[in-house]
Amino acid sequence: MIELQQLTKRYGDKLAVDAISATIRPGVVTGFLGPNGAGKSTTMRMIIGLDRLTSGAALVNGRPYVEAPVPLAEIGALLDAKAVDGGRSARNHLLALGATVGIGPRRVDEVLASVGLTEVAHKSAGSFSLGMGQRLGIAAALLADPAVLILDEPVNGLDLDGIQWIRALLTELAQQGRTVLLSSHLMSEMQLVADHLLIIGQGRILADISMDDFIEHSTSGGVVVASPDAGALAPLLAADGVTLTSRQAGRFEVRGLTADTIGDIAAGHGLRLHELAPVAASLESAYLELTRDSVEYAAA
Ligand SMILES: Nc1ncnc2c1ncn2[C@@H]1O[C@H](COP(=O)(O)OP(=O)(O)OP(=O)(O)O)[C@@H](O)[C@H]1O
Repeated sequence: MIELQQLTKRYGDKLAVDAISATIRPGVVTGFLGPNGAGKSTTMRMIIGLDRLTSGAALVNGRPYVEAPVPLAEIGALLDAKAVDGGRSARNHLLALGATVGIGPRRVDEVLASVGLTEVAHKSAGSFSLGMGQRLGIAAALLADPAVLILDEPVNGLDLDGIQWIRALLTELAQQGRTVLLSSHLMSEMQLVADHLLIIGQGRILADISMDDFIEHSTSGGVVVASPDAGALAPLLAADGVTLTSRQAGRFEVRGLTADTIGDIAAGHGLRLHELAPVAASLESAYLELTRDSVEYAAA
């Protein structure tokens, strides 16, 4: 379990993380989302003691990570996959890491196999592709069998096979009762793997909610309407809080009204409907709706 208590980080004038409090629970995958510069990496770095916190606390299994007797066994972290000594082979990199906590070749080879790097175990890590580097970073995170995993953009650079592999791995790690905190900007991927969401914007928590509740309560889903009488129907639907968008003549998407209401209005005026289809909200649409006002860096 990870507990953030009024966790704060200031860089000069910039309040990067602004008194965040949250509990990241075991047994589920928690997705950590937020626009660029929201403070995700800074929060993760503070949890694992790479950044000094300005105030508040970040507790891992009840105490600050830096006080853990065997840090590697407390949290497995993948923050920057390039942070390996490129001159060493993948196996030697893991052996050196394991040696600090009494882990030997057997466990190293086991972990190399589990991430699919056995065949290249003796190649220098510096020659690895982005995806292979990610796999090695994940191997390092898993090495000491930690109960807490923190992974910053773990699918970065992975091919489809790698993405599917990591999806299954994260689900399995959570099912084993571990705490899994995962950041990614890939919403479709996050929707498939995360059970819970912690969303931040400009250093503050915007939502701490289960994936199902977040999508279910989002009003970002719409209703697609196709009608030969669209010109007459559209003005009848106009009201406060209702938006209509149309990219094609005779077809538009309505937000803010249910399909039932639209159908009733059309029927009440004798207008024909050729299609009336609710479109479920996705994590992407719900997320965009929530973070619209807290995007710091937006293209003009
Ligand atoms: N070492 C630093 N010195 C000064 N400012 C920093 C430093 N590291 C981060 N920041 C600032 O703190 C804020 C939060 O940055 P952070 O990298 O944590 O965001 P993020 O949510 O991880 O973003 P991204 O999705 O782009 O990786 C940003 O405004 C960033 O510019």
